[in-house]
Amino acid sequence: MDAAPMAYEELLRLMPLTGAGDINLKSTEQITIMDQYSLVKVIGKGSFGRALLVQPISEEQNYVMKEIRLPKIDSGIRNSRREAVLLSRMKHPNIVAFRDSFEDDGHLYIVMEFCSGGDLFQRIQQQKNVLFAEDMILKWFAQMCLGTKHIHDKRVLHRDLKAKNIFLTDSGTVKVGDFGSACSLNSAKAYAQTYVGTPYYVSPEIWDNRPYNNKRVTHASYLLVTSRKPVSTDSNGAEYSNISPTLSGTDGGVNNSQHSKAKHKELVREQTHRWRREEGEKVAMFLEQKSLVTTTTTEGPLQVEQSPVENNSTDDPASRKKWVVGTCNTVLGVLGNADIISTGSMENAERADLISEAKCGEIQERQVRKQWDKDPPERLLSVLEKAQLCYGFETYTIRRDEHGDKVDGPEKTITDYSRLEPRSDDEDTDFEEEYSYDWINELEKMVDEH
Ligand SMILES: Nc1ncnc2c1ncn2[C@@H]1O[C@H](COP(=O)(O)OP(=O)(O)OP(=O)(O)O)[C@@H](O)[C@H]1O
Repeated sequence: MDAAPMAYEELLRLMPLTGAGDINLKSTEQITIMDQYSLVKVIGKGSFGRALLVQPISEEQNYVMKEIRLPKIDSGIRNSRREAVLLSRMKHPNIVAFRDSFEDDGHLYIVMEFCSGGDLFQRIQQQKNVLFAEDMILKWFAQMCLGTKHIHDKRVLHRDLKAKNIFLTDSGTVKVGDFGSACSLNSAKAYAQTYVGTPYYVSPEIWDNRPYNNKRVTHASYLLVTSRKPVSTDSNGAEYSNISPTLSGTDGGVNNSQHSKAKHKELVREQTHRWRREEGEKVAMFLEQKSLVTTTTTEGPLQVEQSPVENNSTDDPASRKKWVVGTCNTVLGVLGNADIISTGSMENAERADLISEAKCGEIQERQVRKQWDKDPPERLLSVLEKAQLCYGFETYTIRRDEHGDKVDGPEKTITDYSRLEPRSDDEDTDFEEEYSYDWINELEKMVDEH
């Protein structure tokens, strides 16, 4: 049954492009950017158009306006509009907030929150291979999970969770963005059937043409922790490169003094030493939500197999045994055993010293330290201690299919009627109050719910 596209059509018909600011393009109206927004600057170019920094007339705040060329064919137009529709359904402090969307002169415009810290990919590049502080990684990772959970709760699959699509605000909050590849599911148990995404971040199962789960937030996290891309596209995509986070290009140029270079090397040496193979495996299991199994006993690359939980047809007792041995049930258990959250490799002051020399990391580090003064890592750690891996992340099973961009599911079609209800101005703008957002509290609630 081709139920999901119908649901999507229905959604579009009922709500062609309704934005928080209620600027709807009616056929007789001509809305130009300059009627409503003034252009501050062009901040980038994507494959489908430009990203503009704009300011609404009579407002001080800046927003990003994505200008997307609408294709000529109907299905292409529908796909472009999907980004606006799905983004508009999200409302969470860890997701880039939708403001408005409209069409004009063959273009679709999506107006959204401006994340002045840029994207995580840029941020990682600015580090020039200097590892992030572990507490910062932990904080970002937890926020990515919260944002992703919200997306899944809304029965949406992002399908392109990668560092370039994770944004940072000037207060250091992480926001999932770019819903250009997202799709909507009919029900919590629905199956999507088409692969879209970015090759490096594709789950190994997709490369293998096997059923797969959407866990790509974990791939972005891998990059965050190791500064390396998770999957080699030149190895048929079936293997992960060794997860041991040895850094490459250690004399990256951020630290100009001999002193800081030596410190940097010392840090890298320590990290390399600490990340023994078995520790890497545990982290790999965590990052892949237990869908990684190592089959090699040598130092070679990790072989990836399907999770035994879902792999009923090829149930291999040997690999099942590997799962049982050493498997931790709590997030903290896995992280703790993996030694990834230890901050013992350098004195805090030394690390702060090192990072403060990396120009671009300076502000972030200060902010994180400030944040931890208020919310000591212990609180987060105690939340993670309670968090069961199997409950912490609800996932959807996705099947790959050659036959088009469809989603399907065993339950009857559900339209997100909540999206059609009128919303108050307060609701539409409360993402601006992110400073008061207690994300650890949110995480605690999530864990307690289960
Ligand atoms: N909400 C945002 N806040 C801050 N910067 C943003 C925001 N959205 C996009 N950008 C930046 O604008 C630039 C263009 O983004 P866009 O999403 O249009 O394309 P892309 O991600 O570079 O490529 P692709 O078309 O493959 O997605 C990127 O540098 C991105 O970091």
